[in-house]
This record gives sequence, structure tokens and C-alpha cells, in this order.
Amino acid sequence: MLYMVRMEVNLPPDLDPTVRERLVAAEREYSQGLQRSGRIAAIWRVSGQFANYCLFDVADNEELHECVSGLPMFPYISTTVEALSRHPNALGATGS
Ligand SMILES: O=C(O)C[C@H]1C=CC(=O)O1
Repeated sequence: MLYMVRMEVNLPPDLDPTVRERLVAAEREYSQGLQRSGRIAAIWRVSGQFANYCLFDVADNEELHECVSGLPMFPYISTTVEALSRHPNALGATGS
């Protein structure tokens, strides 16, 4: 199943810089693992915001939750999740 997830990151402004650096590095490693496995099919930064859109390609709601809740920054992230279905007018099998 495909899900478009918008993530807004709200790190505490007084977060220790060393902790912040570790969190950013851990987030990159985890996110790139999900991308390598294909569970994150695409990721975009929202220009001018500490936010992103991630296209997840996972089996079901449970796997999506597992992926998102495993993000090291999860405690600081607000998400909006939309499940995607194939558009009837799409030319390609994936809608792209
Ligand atoms: O920097 C972000 O937008 C937060 C985060 C969520 C996934 C990822 O790769 O980074």
C-alpha cells in the first residue's frame, strides 16, 4: 500500500547541540535504511520548512506505523497520513 506522509519536525529549541547532531545522524541512517529497502519510495523536503513528504510503500497500516514510530525523531514529529489508491486516469501502473 502507498501512503503519503507529511512530517513536521519540532525539535526543542534548547536541545543540546551534541544531542541534536546525534539525532540528525541517527535519523539519516534510519531513513536511508528505509529508502534502501524500498519502504520509503521517495522523500522531499518542504521548501523553507523543517518538514518533509515521504511516500511510503509498505504492506499495511501496521508496517507504516512501525516505520514511522521507529524514526529517532519520532517524539518530535507530527504526522499527517493519507492512504493512496490508484487514480483511474493514471497511465502507469503506479500512477506516476
Ligand atoms: O529531516 C526531516 O525531515 C526528518 C526526517 C524524517 C525522515 C528523514 O529522513 O528525516
